[in-house]
Amino acid sequence: MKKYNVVVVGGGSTWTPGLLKGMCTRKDTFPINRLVMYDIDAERQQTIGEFAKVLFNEEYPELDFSYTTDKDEAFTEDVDFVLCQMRTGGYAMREKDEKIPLSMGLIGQETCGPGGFAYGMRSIRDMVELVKDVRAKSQDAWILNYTNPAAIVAVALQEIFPEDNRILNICDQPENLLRSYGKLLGMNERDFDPVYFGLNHFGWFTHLYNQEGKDLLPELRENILNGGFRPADAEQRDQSWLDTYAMVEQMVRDFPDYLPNTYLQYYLYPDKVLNKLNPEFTRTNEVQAGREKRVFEDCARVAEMGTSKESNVVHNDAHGEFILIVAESIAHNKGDNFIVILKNNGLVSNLPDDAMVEVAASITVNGPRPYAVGEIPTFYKGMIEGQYAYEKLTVEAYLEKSYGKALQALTLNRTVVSAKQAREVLDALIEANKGYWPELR
Ligand SMILES: NC(=O)c1ccc[n+]([C@@H]2O[C@H](COP(=O)([O-])OP(=O)(O)OC[C@H]3O[C@@H](n4cnc5c(N)ncnc54)[C@H](O)[C@@H]3O)[C@@H](O)[C@H]2O)c1
Ligand SMILES: O=P(O)(O)OC[C@H]1O[C@H](O[C@H]2[C@H](O)[C@@H](O)[C@@H](O)O[C@@H]2CO)[C@H](O)[C@@H](O)[C@@H]1O
Ligand SMILES: [Mn+2]
Repeated sequence: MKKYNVVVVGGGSTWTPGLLKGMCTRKDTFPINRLVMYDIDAERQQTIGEFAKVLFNEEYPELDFSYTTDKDEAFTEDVDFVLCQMRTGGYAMREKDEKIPLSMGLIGQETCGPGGFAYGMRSIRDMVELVKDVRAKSQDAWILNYTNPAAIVAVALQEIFPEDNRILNICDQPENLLRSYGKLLGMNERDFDPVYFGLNHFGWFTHLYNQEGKDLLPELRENILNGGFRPADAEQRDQSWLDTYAMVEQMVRDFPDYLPNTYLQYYLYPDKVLNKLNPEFTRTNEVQAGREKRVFEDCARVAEMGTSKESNVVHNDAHGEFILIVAESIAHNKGDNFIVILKNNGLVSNLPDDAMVEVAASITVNGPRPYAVGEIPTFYKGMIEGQYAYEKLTVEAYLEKSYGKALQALTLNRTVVSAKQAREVLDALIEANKGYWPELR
């Protein structure tokens, strides 16, 4: 079986240990020849890189592994897959994305509302540079991207590299929802044949067929309405994620047609969610005190002890597993079905062709072959059109360095609405993002 050359961009990510562990688990089905981790933060990456050396020594000794901050070392002509999970500005900037809007009574969240806007304006620059760096050496390498906000990144990359059909933006949240549905129904997530439509972090399941073709969504809806909703991996989730999943019951009660992505809570109930968010201790602070601390402490301990056998660094591995099974489906032309982000082109027939929609697709050696969704009802169409206009204007604001378009984008966002508040939050975010954003005029 062919062995693949893989680069992980954002080697210092909190999700990297889970991804590396997933590579060990899948070495028979997705064998890797050379793995290079690349990051711009040498110190952060070193801790995880040294953990990786111990892990691979024990579980994947044949793997040629290294880590670097030198892009010429990382991106070479023989790379097959670039797995990307970078965070421009790190947690320091994520904290500002959350706290600045919250200080003004607006939703402060990583990928939604003004926080997502700010993060998008930062990510575009680095993601465009990444694609150029990879393509300078290889036209064939697959770029599988997790970098958030994936919705904005996908629109920007489609706009800037329209002919590049080896960039695939993905999100593990639909996969996590499938796992959670599976737990409720006593099924494996792979045994669902899902129908899903929307934008990234802004979509709905319309059907969940089992292997016999029966739609299990009605049963699941009753289950959620009667017993609430929890993530499949509830025992390892922070309270804020449990609260988020619990909101699905409310969404299903109000809008029973379909099963919503958890992120819709920020757009459908901004007032209610706002009341639960603590402007002094946001999700960033929770991650820093939890996942980030645990991962970096545990990786350092593994490197010191020289064994990974006692390590519990990998908690939830949906993130790491999902990107690998997508890569495997491409590598071996398996045609497995996953929910991914791609250009609409009529898939949802009453949405714009150029929208970057999230839908189910068969993933082949030539990339996704999506399944058509058809026409969607007015409520969902209206929601998505507003959000897509926001995404498009965000990318245009970046490319044209336009203050006016940035203001339009934020005004259209359902978590903002007031043009006065949009201007206030935009001005504060411009100040906070100096050096990261283009100068808006
Ligand atoms: N699409 C999804 O569903 C999904 C799921 C989980 C996480 N994510 C995303 O994955 C990324 C990582 O998340 P995290 O919480 O582990 O963040 P993190 O800050 O722990 O890790 C990100 C790493 O990227 C590095 N980095 C920043 N800019 C870079 C650049 N230009 N080139 C290379 N490396 C760079 C940082 O130094 C850091 O080590 C974020 O973008 C996050 O939003 C996406
Ligand atoms: O607040 P964070 O940093 O914990 O998470 C933000 C990300 O949330 C989603 O990712 C899930 C992921 O789907 C799942 O595998 C699991 O491990 O938990 C994550 C949340 O903790 C979302 O899809 C990402 O886009 C976010 O970046
Ligand atoms: Mn996501």
